[in-house]
Amino acid sequence: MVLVNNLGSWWWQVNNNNEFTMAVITISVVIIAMLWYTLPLSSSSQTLPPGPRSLPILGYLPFLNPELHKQFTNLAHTYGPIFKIYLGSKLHIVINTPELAKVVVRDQDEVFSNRDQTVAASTISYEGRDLVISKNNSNWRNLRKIFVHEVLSNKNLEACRCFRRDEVRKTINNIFCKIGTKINISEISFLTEANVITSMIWENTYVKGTHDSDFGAELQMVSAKIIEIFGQPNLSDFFPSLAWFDLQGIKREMLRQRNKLDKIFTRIIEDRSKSNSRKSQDGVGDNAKKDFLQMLLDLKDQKSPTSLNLIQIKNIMIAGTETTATLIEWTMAEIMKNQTVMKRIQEELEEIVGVNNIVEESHMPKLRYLDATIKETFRLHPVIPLLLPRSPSRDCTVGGYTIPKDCTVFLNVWSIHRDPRYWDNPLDFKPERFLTYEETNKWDYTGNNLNFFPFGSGRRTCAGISLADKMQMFILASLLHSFDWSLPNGEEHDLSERFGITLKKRKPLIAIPSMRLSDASLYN
Ligand code: HEM
Repeated sequence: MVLVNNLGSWWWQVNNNNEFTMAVITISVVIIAMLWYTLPLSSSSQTLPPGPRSLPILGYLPFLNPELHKQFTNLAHTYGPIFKIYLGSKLHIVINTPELAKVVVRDQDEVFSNRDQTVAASTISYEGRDLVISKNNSNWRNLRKIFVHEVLSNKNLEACRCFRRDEVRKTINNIFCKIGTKINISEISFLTEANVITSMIWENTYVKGTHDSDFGAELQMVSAKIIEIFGQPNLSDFFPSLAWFDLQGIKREMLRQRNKLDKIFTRIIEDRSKSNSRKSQDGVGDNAKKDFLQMLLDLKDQKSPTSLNLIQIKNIMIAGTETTATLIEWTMAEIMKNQTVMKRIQEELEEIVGVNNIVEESHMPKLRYLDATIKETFRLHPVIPLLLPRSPSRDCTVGGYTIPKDCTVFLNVWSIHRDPRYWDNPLDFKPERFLTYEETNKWDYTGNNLNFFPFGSGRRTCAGISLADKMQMFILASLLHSFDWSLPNGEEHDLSERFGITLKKRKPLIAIPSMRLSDASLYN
């Protein structure tokens, strides 16, 4: 009975708005379970890591908890730093210590640099043809090279500095117009980041001049939905023989969102192509600053065998926006709760930026306490708590156990970042710990130190770190320099989490800004 209840509650989490689907799933599972008992069991798991007992067919599915990162941490306490669980017929391996993470992302990086190709991931990436989901092959290597070394090269990032400045100033001005009212921090951060990336892809003024619609808002809705679908447990992945039925409708929904994204981007490309032909007729354009989209179109014109195409650009947008917005929301929530941290950051801003000035990117390297605060937030609230799952390209060994080809491997960063073996008083929010260590240059986002790797590590590490680092510092410094922030009357500080592919705040952070600088012209 307990089992039936658990099963029911998990399915309810999976798809709480479709009772018909649940009925179909229930019937299918019962039929398969009956068939299972008529088949002989195989016993080839001798060298696999230990793990909790599983049910035939269903594996550990009925016992899954919606807060998977915490459940995995508890299971590690029982079964050790590496354990296995079966979800349906699919084997999952969970790694919970820096020592074993090192074996995966550094010692055997090449073997573990395929992504897990779930149905949702394959659908949004046109069968793994994008930079984020692709397998480790020559196409992915070329794409990554273009993205990291051309699109996000220091030179190009420098050339796009004005886009970032314009967008952050717009956000500050926007908040200034709403002083004393409730602001949704995640929403404004998402829009700022989305506008920065979209400005870098297609110059914002140009888009605004051409369309009445607001691409940022449209993108926000579609991106949030895609991330949500991406993180949903999908029976099609756990029972590949049922995938054809798409019982939860996850593939259908992902296709719908993919089409919406296509429409937004097709409009942008068409507008740009028209503008290019106008510019060449007028004899302008050759010396113009190149944004992402222009680079993309140039590469297409060169008929390069591997180029950043629309698939790449769309998925890069999704990878960059929701993550940055989530980090900013967590950081603001922690700072508002810890008033001494808030005070220290604002003192630092007064010293480095001044009260008769606005924040510029050039101030960022000197804002060491803010940087430490962001790192401490990443430690306690890693935005992607289990990273993006990897899948080994051949059988290999980790911690003395066999890890079979094509299984799913999770790296539980959330658990490592809170492990008392590596962190003193791990549950305390203490940015100072990153100040001390940073003097020895020990903490950064490169993933070299596997006690702290919120952006992943190895060859599949986040490809957007340079932009993410700049933007999160710049947005937060500007928000905290320009305004004081308080919770609405009667609201309590709340840091509870909602697990998904990104670890969100359960309750969105709503905060009220008040003016901090006496000169109103500093808000323009
Ligand atoms: C707070 C901000 C961000 C966080 C926490 C974050 C985190 C991550 C993580 C954990 C991964 C997987 C790493 C692994 O498997 O080892 C990843 C991959 C990726 N991220 Fe980010 N990211 C952020 C911002 C961005 C931005 C701004 C962009 C681009 C504009 C971006 C583009 C990508 C891409 C393209 C990949 C796939 C790389 C590959 O598979 O080769 N990310 N990110």
